[in-house]
Amino acid sequence: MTAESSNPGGSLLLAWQLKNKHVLIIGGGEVASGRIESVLIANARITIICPSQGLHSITKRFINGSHPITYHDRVFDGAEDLDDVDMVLTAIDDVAQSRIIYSLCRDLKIPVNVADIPDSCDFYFGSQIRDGPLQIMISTNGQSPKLANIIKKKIQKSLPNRAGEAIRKVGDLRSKLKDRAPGVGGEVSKRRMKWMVDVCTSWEMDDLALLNEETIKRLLDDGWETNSVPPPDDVVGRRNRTFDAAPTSIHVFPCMVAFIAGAACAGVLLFSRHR
Ligand SMILES: C[C@@]1(CC(=O)O)C2=NC(=C\c3[nH]c(c(CCC(=O)O)c3CC(=O)O)Cc3[nH]c(c(CC(=O)O)c3CCC(=O)O)/C=C3\N/C(=C\2)[C@@H](CCC(=O)O)[C@]3(C)CC(=O)O)/[C@H]1CCC(=O)O
Ligand SMILES: NC(=O)c1ccc[n+]([C@@H]2O[C@H](COP(=O)([O-])OP(=O)(O)OC[C@H]3O[C@@H](n4cnc5c(N)ncnc54)[C@H](O)[C@@H]3O)[C@@H](O)[C@H]2O)c1
Repeated sequence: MTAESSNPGGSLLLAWQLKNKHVLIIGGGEVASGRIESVLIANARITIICPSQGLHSITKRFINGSHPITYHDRVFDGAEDLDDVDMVLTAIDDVAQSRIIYSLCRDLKIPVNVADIPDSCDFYFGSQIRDGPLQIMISTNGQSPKLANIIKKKIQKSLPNRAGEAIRKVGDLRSKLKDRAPGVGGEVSKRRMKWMVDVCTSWEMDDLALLNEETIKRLLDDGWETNSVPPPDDVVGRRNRTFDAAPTSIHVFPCMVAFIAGAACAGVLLFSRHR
């Protein structure tokens, strides 16, 4: 991409690491319940501040479940609620209060999202697709959240089967490879990266998804150690590979009947022409 072809007016897309960080969610309605789900997936610690009569049923379920959530049955109380907070998400039906929370967060340099006031957001949420470790976010940069949702459904339909599983297995393979050939940077990094690229580009995603502890070891022994990428048949076994993809007799039988019938018709046609 050249400087000329870049597209200004966008936002920075990142995969923000929230593990063990403290996220304050103000409000407990439907929008807040979506925020809680997104933040829990990222393994954050959560505090929710919202009067109990305003809690959505999904928010109640999160609060009553076994999640790392502290709940306060009250309204937001001011700057002291922001002590030791790494991120603030507000989803309340009170614009004046939202603006106050935003400016407190700005003063304290705490990143904040205010659900219905885009110009009071340090970052926006987006429409999300998740399949295990695979996450895809569609953002329209505040222009049309509904179109983001519609585009998400189209992307979902076009994703390869078992992509999440394949990614998880490749993650296992990468970490076993790093144990076997440790070190950061230099020749070992270069060789590791090249071999991983070769594995990912020469194996189908379905084959990668079939890897397990035993076959990962075989792939490293037969592939990494000899600087090659063996075909999936030699590692995960032809029987395993064809198990999912193989057409069943239910599918094969009608095809055979159709083929024989077609051949018989062609034969009859040719025979009658000759006469
Ligand atoms: C993607 C998603 C994620 C999520 O919230 O988790 C999300 N909004 C979703 C749905 C949705 N939100 C709204 C509608 C009604 C239809 C419509 O207005 O289009 C629908 C659709 C529906 O309900 O079906 C109303 C709305 N939204 C915002 C405003 C304020 C404004 O625009 O001024 C208003 C009131 C406008 C008004 O009063 O008229 C603002 C924001 N909403 C964003 C995200 C951020 C920009 C995202 C982007 O650029 O793509 C941003 C800027 C801030 C933020 O919230 O982070 C989620 C879809 C998840 C999914 O289904 O996959
Ligand atoms: N960004 C988006 O995608 C999006 C989509 C729809 C709606 N919205 C907006 O987001 C806001 C929340 O939506 P909702 O459907 O969850 O609303 P809701 O009315 O269901 O929930 C709002 C909650 O905030 C609580 N609340 C109000 N003032 C509070 C305070 N000072 N401290 C703590 N809690 C307080 C209320 O008790 C209530 O539980 C609304 O303003 C709505 O217009 C945004």
